[in-house]
Amino acid sequence: MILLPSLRTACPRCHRLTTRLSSSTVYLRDIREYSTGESSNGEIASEHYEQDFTDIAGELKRRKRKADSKRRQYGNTFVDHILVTVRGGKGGSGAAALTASVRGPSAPSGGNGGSGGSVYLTTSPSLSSLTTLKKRVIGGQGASGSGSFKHGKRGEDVLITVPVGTVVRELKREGEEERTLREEDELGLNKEERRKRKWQRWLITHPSAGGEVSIEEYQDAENLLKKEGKWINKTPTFEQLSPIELDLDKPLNPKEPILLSLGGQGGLGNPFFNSPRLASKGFLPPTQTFEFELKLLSDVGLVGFPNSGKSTLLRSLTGRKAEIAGYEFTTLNPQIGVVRVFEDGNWSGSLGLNEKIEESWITREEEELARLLGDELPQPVSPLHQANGAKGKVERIRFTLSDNPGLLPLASQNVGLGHSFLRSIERSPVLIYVLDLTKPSPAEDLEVLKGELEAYKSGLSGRANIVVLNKGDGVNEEQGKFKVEQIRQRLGDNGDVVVVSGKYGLGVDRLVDLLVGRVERAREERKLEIEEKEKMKARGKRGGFGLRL
Ligand SMILES: Nc1nc2c(ncn2[C@@H]2O[C@H](COP(=O)(O)OP(=O)(O)OP(=O)(O)O)[C@@H](O)[C@H]2O)c(=O)[nH]1
Ligand SMILES: [Mg+2]
Repeated sequence: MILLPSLRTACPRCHRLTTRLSSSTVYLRDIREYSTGESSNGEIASEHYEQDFTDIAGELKRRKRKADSKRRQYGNTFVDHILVTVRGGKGGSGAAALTASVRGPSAPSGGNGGSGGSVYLTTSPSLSSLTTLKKRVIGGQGASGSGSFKHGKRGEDVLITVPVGTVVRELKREGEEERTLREEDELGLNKEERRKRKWQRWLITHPSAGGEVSIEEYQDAENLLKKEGKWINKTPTFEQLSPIELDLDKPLNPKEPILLSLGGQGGLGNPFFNSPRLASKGFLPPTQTFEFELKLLSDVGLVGFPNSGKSTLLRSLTGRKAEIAGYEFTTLNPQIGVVRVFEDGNWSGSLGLNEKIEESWITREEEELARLLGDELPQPVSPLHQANGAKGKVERIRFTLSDNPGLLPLASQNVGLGHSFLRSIERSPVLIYVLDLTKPSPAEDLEVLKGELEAYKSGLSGRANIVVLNKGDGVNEEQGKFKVEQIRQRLGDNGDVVVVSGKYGLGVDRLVDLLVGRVERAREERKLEIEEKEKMKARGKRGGFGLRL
């Protein structure tokens, strides 16, 4: 079965053999056409295939190798949980410079250090993984001040971009001061030594300044810094300043990112201390450890075994170019597409006549081959958004649909892409099972999927009450009816069964109708839930409830 699309790929003309869909299976018809060498337009001679067949076999092997290596290479790239160390940039030091004067003694002229860059957080709708996140994010360091009152440049701000649906928790915060104090405790230093070390940490002396800086001078400088609020003794701990906890369940305004770590203040030049030889160092902000956890958000989540056609369905429904191929775990990252439904019943992903969803690598190979053979390029599948001339229509509802990596038995125990997958579907209020109708027993597959969802989180399987039987074009009527009946019996009144062919866009109209109903209901329930919570909060504030009890 898998061979066939590849054979068609190898000959760019062959794929046009399958133009119309009848009730019999497409695969069977293709195979017949292939084996007899007949075609609807009679253009292709059987010789042509035979000639190329050995190459095709080689080609298939090559592709399998490529696919395997892709899986090995990218198998773990979907990141939905990561610990990141964040620190604002260190402030630049102030300068202890002197300007020679003809009339009197040299005057202090050191510029201030630039402040360090801060680390901000924002969301991006185009991201669906935390893969791009670095484990260590440090704001740019401020430049030091220099002579002739030249102030140092400010350090660059750094922006961390995460997908919508990311939960951020601050786990640890430690400032340099705490670290040194701890070290000093361990070293058992006396008071005098500690005082000296403290000043050395905070202040710098002009290299040419003769003699030791006196204790009084240091003390005056410390007092001055304290007076200006520039002496930060300790980093506020979790107790003093509660840890950052964010649930980015809505996109953030790109112009208003969230501050995670403020850059350090720049040091002050010697004019501030009115001293020829003392300036202050820039502040080193505390180091924070954040946990980032991604829980993707979409109205509808597709749940199914690998290869059941989830990505094809996503493309068919939303037009999003998800990767599709005839092997398992093609999709390694969850992907989100948008379905726009219009007042006239049409929706944005509707396929045009005679259109079908191509496997992405096949499309690519076809183009490559056609180019090599000097042929006309095959017509690309027209952008689905335009297929039905969505322009000028009144939109009724818009919802998001997420395609997820395939679920395997034991996923709830983190096998396959296990928890990554389950974490991302957890938040979709509507879940649909996608089953492959060409498989021997879709009804049993459904039970396994349900079991896995339930094992991961009790009650989750109940959220999925639409069963999509995909690849309806791949079975004959008798088999199809039998399998559908089996599923209907198991499901009883607890859901709807829809037979579709994602690839050919058949039956998806009914699916969209059902989804619209479910999404509207889920949104209504959510609204009521929020209203109820608000009411409870208001009651709590007035004290009515609590006091009477
Ligand atoms: N005949 C037929 N083939 C289909 C249909 N839908 C998908 N396919 C084929 O099934 C294979 C798998 O499709 P995908 O959409 O990549 O499946 P998936 O569930 O996303 O797979 P994973 O990403 O591995 O979990 C591809 O070869 C598709 O062309 C369909 O309706 N009919
Ligand atoms: Mg997929």
